[in-house]
Amino acid sequence: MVELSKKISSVVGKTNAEYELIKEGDRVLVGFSGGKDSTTLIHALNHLKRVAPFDFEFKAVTITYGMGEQVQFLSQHCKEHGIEHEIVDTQIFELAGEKIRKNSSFCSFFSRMRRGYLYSTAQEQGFNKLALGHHLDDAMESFFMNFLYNGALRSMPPIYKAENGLKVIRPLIFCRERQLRAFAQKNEISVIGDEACPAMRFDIKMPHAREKTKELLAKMEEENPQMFISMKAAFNNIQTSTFFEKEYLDRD
Ligand SMILES: Nc1ncnc2c1ncn2[C@@H]1O[C@H](COP(=O)(O)OP(=O)(O)OP(=O)(O)O)[C@@H](O)[C@H]1O
Repeated sequence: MVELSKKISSVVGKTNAEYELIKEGDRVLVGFSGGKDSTTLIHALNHLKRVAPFDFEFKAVTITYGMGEQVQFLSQHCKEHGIEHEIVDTQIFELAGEKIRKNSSFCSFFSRMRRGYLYSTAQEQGFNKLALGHHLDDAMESFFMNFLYNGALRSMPPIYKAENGLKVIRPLIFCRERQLRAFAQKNEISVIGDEACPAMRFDIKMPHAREKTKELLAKMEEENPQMFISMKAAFNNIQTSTFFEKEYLDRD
């Protein structure tokens, strides 16, 4: 039995209720990379299944890239915890080939391709929701990266509907990354780190935007330990008429 902190289970339970992420009768496919985030996610959902006053089912799925990854131990881990698991083998790595050498946004290429396989697996097998392991630090990093490097005010919602009608949900969106790291450490679960990212196999300079944003946020949080509380509140307090977009201005 793994030990899930009260904090994580309560945050996940509240997020689920507030945003109606998982409801009675849902069939949820969970993207399980074997990293600390999605490992926490499968255990948080397993816990929710035991305590929630509604029934739902979920299955973990791991997409491989065709790089000879050894992920059988993930099936073993799921089996030990009574979680259904499937490995979907793909040739994403080979497909990437030339395309990636010419294109610097190779991380997003892998992520897009992986997302495609997650969507099609969900659709083929009749799942109506896809759960991903993004957390609050991811949402804030994504916000700042878009703000500082891409000229957009956008982040990661707890739930959205993909083009194919599948609902994508993020049950850990209000958990801090350090809580997820602590969960994996405390339970001595061996997790796959960033080195498993196929992009690491290419001899190209890694994009530094995420790394830099992480550092920036860490420095800012040192100065202002309440920062994430304020940022989370700000995401619920969007005053659209105070920006430059004409459509939202109060002019009449
Ligand atoms: N190979 C994979 N197979 C299935 N799902 C995946 C895979 N890689 C990522 N995902 C899903 O997409 C989410 C976001 O992926 P990303 O690579 O940004 O993860 P991460 O922040 O490193 O998280 P993790 O610690 O779970 O790997 C993961 O939390 C997981 O739910």
